Amino acid sequence: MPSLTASPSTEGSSSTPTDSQLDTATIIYTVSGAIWILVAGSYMTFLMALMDERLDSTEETGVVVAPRTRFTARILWAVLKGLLWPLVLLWILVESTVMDCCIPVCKWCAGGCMYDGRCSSKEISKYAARDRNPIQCRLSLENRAGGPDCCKQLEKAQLERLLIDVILTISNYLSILPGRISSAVRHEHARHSIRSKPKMHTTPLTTMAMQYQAALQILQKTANDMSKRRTRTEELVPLEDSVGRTAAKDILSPDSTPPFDTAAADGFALVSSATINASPMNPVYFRVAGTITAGEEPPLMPPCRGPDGVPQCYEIMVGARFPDTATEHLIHMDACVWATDVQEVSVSEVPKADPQLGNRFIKITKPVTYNANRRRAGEDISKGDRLIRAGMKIRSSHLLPLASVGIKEVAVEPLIRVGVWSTGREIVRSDVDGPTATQRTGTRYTYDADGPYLMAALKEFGAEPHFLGLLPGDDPAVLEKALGETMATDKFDVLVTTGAATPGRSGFVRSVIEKLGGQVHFHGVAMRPGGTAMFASLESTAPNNGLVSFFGLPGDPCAMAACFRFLIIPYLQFVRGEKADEPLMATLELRCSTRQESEPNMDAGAPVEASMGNNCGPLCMDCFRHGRVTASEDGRRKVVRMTKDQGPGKVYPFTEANCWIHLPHGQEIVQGAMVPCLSLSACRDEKWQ
Ligand SMILES: Nc1nc2c(c(=O)[nH]1)N[C@H]1C(S)=C(S)[C@@H](COP(=O)(O)OP(=O)(O)OC[C@H]3O[C@@H](n4cnc5c(N)ncnc54)[C@H](O)[C@@H]3O)O[C@H]1N2
Ligand code: MOO
Repeated sequence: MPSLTASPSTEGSSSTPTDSQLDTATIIYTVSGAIWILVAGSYMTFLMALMDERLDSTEETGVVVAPRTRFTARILWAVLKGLLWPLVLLWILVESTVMDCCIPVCKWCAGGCMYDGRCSSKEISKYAARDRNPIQCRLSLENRAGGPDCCKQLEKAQLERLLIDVILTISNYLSILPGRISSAVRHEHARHSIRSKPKMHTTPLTTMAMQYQAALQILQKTANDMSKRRTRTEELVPLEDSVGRTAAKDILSPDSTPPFDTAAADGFALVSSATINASPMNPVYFRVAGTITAGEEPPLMPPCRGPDGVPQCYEIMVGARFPDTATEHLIHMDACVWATDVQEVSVSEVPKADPQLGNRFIKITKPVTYNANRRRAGEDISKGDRLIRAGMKIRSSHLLPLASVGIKEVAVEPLIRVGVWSTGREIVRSDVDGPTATQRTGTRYTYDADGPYLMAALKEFGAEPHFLGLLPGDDPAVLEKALGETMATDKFDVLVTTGAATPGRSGFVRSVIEKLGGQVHFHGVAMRPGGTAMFASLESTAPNNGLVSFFGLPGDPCAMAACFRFLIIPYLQFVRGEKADEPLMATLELRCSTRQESEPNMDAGAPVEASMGNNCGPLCMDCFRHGRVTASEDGRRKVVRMTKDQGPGKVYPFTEANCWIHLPHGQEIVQGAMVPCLSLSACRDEKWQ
């Protein structure tokens, strides 16, 4: 790169560069600088992309890499990558600082100018020493009255400097483009290679974990394939059972509501125009011709005035039908005046009233508005209005409009049927095992927490869960038999096991899937907890030959719950065509919540990661932490704290947590960071309590 500093000059005006010299120098400098940055930047980003490619390709193709080597390579690469750009930026900064300091005094002024605010004498002498040009800088120090010409030169120099900065910034950006493009191509390539990847029939001891986002992409693609192959059609369910289900088609109103004009208040139905001039000094009196209650067949409107000339009205109750207007009447009762806004009076007060014609009267002392307290037929819902859109999730509040127009059944999408097994020789469940539960295991038992959780959480989400039992004995043959039989029934869209997910001898789930001809899409995700999760597809052996998705989750309850929330739920949402949940952004407070508060050494800045025995942490994987969202002290913000004990096997924190915190990989856990929080159960109506 050309030097940004001034060339040495000698005393006198001859040493000041001319305008044309300046322009040429600037152009040469700018163009060569831009080319330099383009070439060097492209090369650097190309190298970065190449390295990423190498690291990712091992991941995507399932190449066996020792975890320690993989970890070290990732860390070294991350450090190197992190250092490169800051170093370049530092260098540019140093260069430009030098230029800022010296151009005004050395390059064009050649003797100093008014511009002396920027450089202290110390800086100038420092620079002078560095540039081996002491005479010039000393001169500039001594002669600070360069005059207007000198300052013009300076302004010009600064403009040129601005131009150079703009061009260099653009070329810098352009230099990153090839890297970006290469990375996009790489991702596309990765997606295709997933598709064409041959089935694996061996179980490597350790495979490189797939990044969480890449795992999500695979889930989405598989969900799309699965949706296309689904043959089940909509079901009709009773209205009350439709809550939580997805509407299979638009629901149009078969009727109007209200079906006829009704009163919105208890009061008196009357012709409002008769009250236009009503006032305390000029009250209007009405004879009450009768009473209409809700559900009653409405009478025809009586003549506007009785034979004695007194206007007539009806007492009417809320929800009752307005009197029908006989065809011969040009006017009709259009308003209902509140009972509390009128005064009942005796016949003696009403001028010319004939008591024989009825002796109940009201007095109105202010005009009644046209249509007051009158609900017009169909003003709420008209026949044919769309009440629910196809694909909408039906909620209890939707039942108000649906039931109001007489809908009793709703066509909904079939539920996703999920079969769940809990594996593990130590796992017991008295409701499944019966009293013999502990006979099998003696005192070395663990209650099944995963099975009940998955059943409840799946139901809460709106799937159709089936507990298929415990698979005791840690025996691959037992799982193989159970899976084989299930695949022949066409009863499930998704199957889940908990436990035995670890790659290796004790984690036999994967080998069983492969033995049955299943395709393992990923085994190992760069997420924590839940890093051992597996996702596969199995072809059903039932006549319709559908696809069944399979999740092998870790047995540790917290890890299993994270996998459910961040792998299974997104997958089910993809199948149902639903959007991912919107996270709540909250300010992270590093002091752990509740139990933790009493521990003084876990205050702000506590090494939350270290407490988990995590050798990598959020820098290389997506971390999911249970936590508690609350309002800040001033009530203006949401703050979130992690719950104590983030170990994958710990369950007590779930008594206190009300959310999952998602720390995407690469994000440091720092006090005050804004972090996305998601509900624990994926039930969108859940409140942050
Ligand atoms: N050599 C390796 N060991 C482990 C790895 C690894 O990568 N290499 N990963 C660790 C991680 S991370 C996890 S998480 C666990 C996952 O283990 P498994 O999925 O194989 O699960 P199990 O050994 O069957 O169980 C682990 C733990 O969870 C308890 N458990 C199991 N099922 C239930 C249940 N239904 N309800 C309650 N608790 C359950 C079980 O008793 C164990 O204590 O592997 C690490 N090891
Ligand atoms: O799969 Mo493990 O969850 O990371 O403890």
